[in-house]
Amino acid sequence: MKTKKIFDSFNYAFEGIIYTLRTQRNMRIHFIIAILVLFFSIFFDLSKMETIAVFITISLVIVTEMINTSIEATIDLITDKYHELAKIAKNVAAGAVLISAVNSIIVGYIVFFDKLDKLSTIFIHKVRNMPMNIVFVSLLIVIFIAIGIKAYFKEGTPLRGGMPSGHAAVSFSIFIAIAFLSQNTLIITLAFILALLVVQSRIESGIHSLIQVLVGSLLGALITLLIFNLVY
Ligand SMILES: Nc1ncnc2c1ncn2[C@@H]1O[C@H](COP(=O)(O)OP(=O)(O)OP(=O)(O)O)[C@@H](O)[C@H]1O
Repeated sequence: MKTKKIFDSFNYAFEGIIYTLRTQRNMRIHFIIAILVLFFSIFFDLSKMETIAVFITISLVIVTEMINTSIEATIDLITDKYHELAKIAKNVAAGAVLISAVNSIIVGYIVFFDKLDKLSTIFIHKVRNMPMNIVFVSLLIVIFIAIGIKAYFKEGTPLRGGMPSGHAAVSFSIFIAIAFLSQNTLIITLAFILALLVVQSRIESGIHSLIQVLVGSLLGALITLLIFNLVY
């Protein structure tokens, strides 16, 4: 019962993210930039502190945009008439987004600019030393893209149903990561069986159709393959 409640809370939270993605053009822009920054951060020799700065900065922009959207909805619920306080509330929330966006440009400049010229030499070397980093970054990119496509198709709920299957995408992304990292046929086969079991259980329980899990599996596998091929 408690587990179901926690699951429901996550579902509502994802619905909030998807609602903002669907309705706010700025949120879509933030998401695309976040995916690109995460993807390209693989090729830069980011320190622990720089990685933390990038993650906090991305979160700050997305979170302020969501709070802005929430405040706009609350004001529109209270009044559709012109009101000085409504204007103040919306303008202040929009100001918060602007500050976080300017901050992201400053952080991006500080973290990435002087690394650009070193890009070619660190291209392969650096991620080899940080396989954990690629695994989690590629997993995050797969999750972002799966949520984005779900928002586009407007089917199911964020964690259940819809096109594509997020579980299939994540499990096949992990399968490819294990294949690259282990390079051991037995481990790869076992990981593949686990991924297939995840996919099969989504169909068996009626949450996803065959085509949704196929698209999810291909999406997760191909994106992860692409990222690993670029860095290995
Ligand atoms: N009820 C209102 N009373 C007074 N001014 C308002 C009211 N609603 C909106 N405004 C003004 O219009 C601006 C835009 O408000 P709106 O609700 O259209 O946000 P938006 O254009 O969707 O913003 P965003 O681009 O962040 O999504 C507000 O920042 C505010 O200055």
